[in-house]
Amino acid sequence: PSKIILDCDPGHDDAVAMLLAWGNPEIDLLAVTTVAGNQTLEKVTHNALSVACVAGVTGIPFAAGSERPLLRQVEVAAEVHGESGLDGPVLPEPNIVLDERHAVDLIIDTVMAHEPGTVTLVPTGALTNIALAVRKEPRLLERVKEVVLMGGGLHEGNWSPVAEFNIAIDPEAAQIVFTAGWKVVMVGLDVTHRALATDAVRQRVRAIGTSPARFVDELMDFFAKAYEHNQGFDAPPVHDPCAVAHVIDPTVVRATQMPLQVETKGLLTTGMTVADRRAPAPADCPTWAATDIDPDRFWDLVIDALERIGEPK
Ligand SMILES: Nc1ccc([C@@H]2N[C@H](CO)[C@@H](O)[C@H]2O)cc1
Ligand SMILES: [Ca+2]
Repeated sequence: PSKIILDCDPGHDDAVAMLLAWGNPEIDLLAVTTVAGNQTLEKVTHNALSVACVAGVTGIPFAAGSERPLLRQVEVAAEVHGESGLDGPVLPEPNIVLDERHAVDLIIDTVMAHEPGTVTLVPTGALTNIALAVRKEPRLLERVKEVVLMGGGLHEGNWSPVAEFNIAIDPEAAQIVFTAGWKVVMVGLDVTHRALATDAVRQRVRAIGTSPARFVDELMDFFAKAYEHNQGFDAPPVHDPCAVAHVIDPTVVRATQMPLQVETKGLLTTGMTVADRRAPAPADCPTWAATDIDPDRFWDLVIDALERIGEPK
């Protein structure tokens, strides 16, 4: 199995990413860390612990991280995730106690405790914690297997015409992560906008008939209404589990090697992920971007994970 650390900001789709990581047998979820983004750090951390309770996640550490971007002010996405950051279902009171370490230290300690090149970082929020971790412990560069992140886009934006939220709210952190030298796979809006929770998908989820499945359907109910109202989507794109799906099976979410950098100064383009596809990528180019997804096989993975989770406790 692939050993991963999920760094997230739950967030409706972050919640599905956690369920997929926990339920899929190819993934060994080592730790979960949180970062301000969809909502404040306090709210997304509470949400992460609530989702863990719903999913029956046990035996792994959870740690809270950065309460704001490196330089910029906090910007939340309440219009899509609600005031709680996980509007829709009633959230169980968390019974997991947070690790006393900062997320950055939990990430460093976890990577350094495992064989070099065996731990994959899966950020599904702003890259603030990841940037701080690699600055505090540069040895992560040769110890981390790869960074597979949900964020950015080659031809699509959602926080601006050309920028995606996770990158746009902390572009300086993103530029640090993209240019650090380790392998980065950017799973951006080009593929996640095709991972739609259609009525057919939601019917399959409901048919599982467990509490976690009902929880996901209630999340999707709110997310669908918010996405329709805000961005005119017929069905909501469930972004974050696409990054986990790439780790599980890179033929479900396919990536292409290409030089990638992040704009941090543009008046119109700050947060834009800029790919240089003018020539074939050099063989040693460490950055990749997702360019294709098989939505049916993607949803099969999500449904299978929920079926394997069953009814926790
Ligand atoms: N409108 C909107 C804003 C932020 C997000 C969050 N940011 C990423 C998609 O832009 C995902 O990680 C998701 O959690 C989704 C929709
Ligand atoms: Ca997210």
